[in-house]
Amino acid sequence: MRRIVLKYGGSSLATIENVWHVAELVHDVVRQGQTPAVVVSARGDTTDELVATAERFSGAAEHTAALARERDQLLACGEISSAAQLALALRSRGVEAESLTGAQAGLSVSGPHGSGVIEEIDASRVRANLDAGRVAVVAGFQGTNAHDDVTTLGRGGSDTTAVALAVALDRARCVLNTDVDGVFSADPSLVPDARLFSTVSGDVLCEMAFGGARVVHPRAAELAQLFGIELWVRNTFTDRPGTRVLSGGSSMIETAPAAHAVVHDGDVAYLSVHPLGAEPEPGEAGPRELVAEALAAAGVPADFVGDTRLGADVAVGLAVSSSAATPVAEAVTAAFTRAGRKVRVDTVGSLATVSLVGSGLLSRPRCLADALAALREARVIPLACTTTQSRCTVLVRDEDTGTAVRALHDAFELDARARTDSTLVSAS
Ligand SMILES: Nc1ncnc2c1ncn2[C@@H]1O[C@H](COP(=O)(O)OP(=O)(O)O)[C@@H](O)[C@H]1O
Ligand SMILES: N[C@@H](CC(=O)OP(=O)(O)O)C(=O)O
Repeated sequence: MRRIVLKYGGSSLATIENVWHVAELVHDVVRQGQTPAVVVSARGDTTDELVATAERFSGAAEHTAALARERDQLLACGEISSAAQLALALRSRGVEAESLTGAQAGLSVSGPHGSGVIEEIDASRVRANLDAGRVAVVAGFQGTNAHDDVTTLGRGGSDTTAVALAVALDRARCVLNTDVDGVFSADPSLVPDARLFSTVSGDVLCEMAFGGARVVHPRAAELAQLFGIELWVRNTFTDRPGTRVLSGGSSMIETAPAAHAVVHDGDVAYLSVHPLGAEPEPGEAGPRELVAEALAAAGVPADFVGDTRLGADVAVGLAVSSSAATPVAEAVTAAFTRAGRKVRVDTVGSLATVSLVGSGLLSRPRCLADALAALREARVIPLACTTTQSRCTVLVRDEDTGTAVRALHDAFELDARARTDSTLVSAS
């Protein structure tokens, strides 16, 4: 029988009553004859509290490797505690269960502390538990690196643990249980009449996740797509079936509607990188390469990486998540210094990105024109914008986020329109 991985996010485990409720749900699955692997996040706001605790000792702007190591040791405790609590609740109900840290569950991770990536999973201990009819409760969001040090996977990373574990358990079915009914055409907390998708294609979900739709972590969406994992997103607190993520894209070539969803990321900073001093000689690294190198070294994805004019020595602008602003600014300065060049990096915070997710957006220039007109009518000033075939992203002031999301959702009729393309995204 195909195995099943159930993931419960922090919102599903916020109170002790919630932990008992999740134990009851897992017990139901066991009663139906399946022994699940269960991946848990830290309860409620625990990770935010642990981040704040770490900052009380080290300060938000300090980024030495040693501090990053200790911070990861601390943050990982949230998930470890959660796993132990759920295992205790299961055992009290008479369900055999063992909680496992990321290391005990065999997750090997590489990359910097705070943004590790899963190299491989030795799932033998998880398997041994499942084979013995014992629920394996795995602490999400963490693994150990080549030095046996705990490394976390980045905020929201428990989704990635769950999908990676599903891959390691011979492509188990993976169910992400959260506090909303599934994947919607926009964040339902901002757009109350957003449409619930009964199915969504994996490539649309990847774009939504990368654009900030918190409901699934971007790397989890990518992994599920890459390995063909059967992925579901559903509500811990209702019996509704949720959203099924379909691997592959649309079978409709030119008739599929262009826009599917509007997503936002409310935690963005814009960095302007100004090279100082002499222009680079031919054969020397210019500012674009040095910025790209710095982003790669910091392991940070960025939007709007671009400059204002043609030439070898231009100011480069880029948008990153607020928490990455200081490390990226430091990495840029270090890359310029190594190249024997001087630089000034200016940071503007309190920004957000709002993205229309769809298909053929670049080849249908009307989409960008309509999006910008909708923002103008809503009196939102776009600070920058960039378009690919699958995502049209606008940088706005943080306080304009809700207005911008609702304006685009309305303009592209994402709530009302009856869709016939059930292979792409379909209304339930
Ligand atoms: N397009 C979307 N569809 C569904 N939920 C979304 C979307 N965009 C943002 N969200 C938000 O994602 C939240 C769930 O993610 P998160 O808080 O990380 O849950 P968990 O604690 O289960 O990991 C929802 O409460 C919802 O507000
Ligand atoms: N607890 C971590 C990891 C995580 O995945 O959480 P959640 O599943 O609640 O989004 C965080 O808050 O980032």
